[in-house]
Amino acid sequence: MAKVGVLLLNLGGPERIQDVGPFLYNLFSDPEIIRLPNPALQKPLAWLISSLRAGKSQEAYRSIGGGSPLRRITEQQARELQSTLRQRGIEATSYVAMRYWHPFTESAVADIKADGIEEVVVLPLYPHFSISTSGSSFRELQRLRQTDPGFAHLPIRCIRSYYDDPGYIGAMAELIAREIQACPEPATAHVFFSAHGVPKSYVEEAGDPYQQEIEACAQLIMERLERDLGHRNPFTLAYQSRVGPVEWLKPYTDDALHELGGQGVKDLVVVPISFVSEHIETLEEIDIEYREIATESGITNFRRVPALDTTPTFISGLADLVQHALEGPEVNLDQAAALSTKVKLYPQDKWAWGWNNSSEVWNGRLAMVGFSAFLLELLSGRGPLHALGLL
Ligand SMILES: C=CC1=C(C)c2cc3[nH]c(cc4nc(cc5[nH]c(cc1n2)c(C)c5CCC(=O)O)C(CCC(=O)O)=C4C)c(C)c3C=C
Ligand SMILES: [Fe+2]
Ligand SMILES: [Fe+2]
Repeated sequence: MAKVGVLLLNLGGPERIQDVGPFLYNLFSDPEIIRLPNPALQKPLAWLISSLRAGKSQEAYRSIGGGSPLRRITEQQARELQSTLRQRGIEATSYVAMRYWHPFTESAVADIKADGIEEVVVLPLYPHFSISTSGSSFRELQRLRQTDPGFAHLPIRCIRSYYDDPGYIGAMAELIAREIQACPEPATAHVFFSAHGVPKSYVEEAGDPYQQEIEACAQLIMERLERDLGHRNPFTLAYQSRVGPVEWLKPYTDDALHELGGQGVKDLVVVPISFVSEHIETLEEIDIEYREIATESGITNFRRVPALDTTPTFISGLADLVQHALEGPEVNLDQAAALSTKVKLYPQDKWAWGWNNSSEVWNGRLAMVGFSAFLLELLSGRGPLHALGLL
């Protein structure tokens, strides 16, 4: 049997406070995170946004102990998946490839080559596909395959997403059911799915299937819970972690919490749906920020469902996915990253008057030119704003 490498993809997180700035710079340097018409602006903008955000972000990481637990948890998941596969007679070794912090994707690929791995299964630790998460990691792997013949020749089987996989749905339902049953009146407890958001344009203009996969996943979990518990609980789906001035998927988690509190909901079972590990968005944003908003809104029983981490049913579901991938055909990175309905945004085909896509693109371009001139003036200390005494 060939030596199998299972490559687990995740985002990565700063382990120490001093890592926060460089981690944010890496994140905002990614064109899949900030989609710009002009690639030359990516790095200056990444520098500016990461510098502006670092303080707020550091404060959040301080409140959860000074760093992200994501690497530790992901490495535990990798070890447990490897031992489950070996118990099933599959000689697999697992590797962790983070997108924006250590261990970086390059170093996982170097380990795969050094260990003489003969075929690779790529498994994102994102159950739902998004251009900004799995899509970005697939692209990074594609770049490495194009530049490294030693990696390019390995057969590869990519798992695109598994939001509807019975193993994953079952593991989620199991953890949610525990919290529902701990409520004083389990049948009426309100299930609140909070998914990481993405800008609305990802879905509506770039064809990101993320929202559709999140919605389908929430429905499947609710159906599974109904079967397991014998009652159908009310539920809400909302989107958290918005960054920047553009519109993101709605409803926003904070607005939805205010609304439910206003409707008199008292028992809320909060499910971090797009994450499979505890990290800053669960430990700080949900446990601290959203809990406070919920309490102020009159929700007296705020119960957060833990992230899957190394829950045995989740790990065995991941092992099933790897096993099925090995039994199936090769799935390359292009196939895994493909979008079914890609809408062309840049460049616009022809100019049109009015408040439309075309005008928005030109507004964006002019704003970027103005912004770059401002940045240049800030850095050089010379320019029209200085001449007018405004800087
Ligand atoms: C499904 C998961 C995630 C999606 C979708 C996603 C999109 C997305 N994220 C940002 C901006 C930030 N993300 C940050 C951290 C972070 N995000 C995810 C997951 C998804 N992101 C994870 C697992 C983490 C790491 C958390 C950790 O423990 O360190 C951050 C840094 C934290 C902060 O300052 O809030 C930013 C910024 C964008 C812009 C985006 C979609 C375009
Ligand atoms: Fe994020
Ligand atoms: Fe956040």
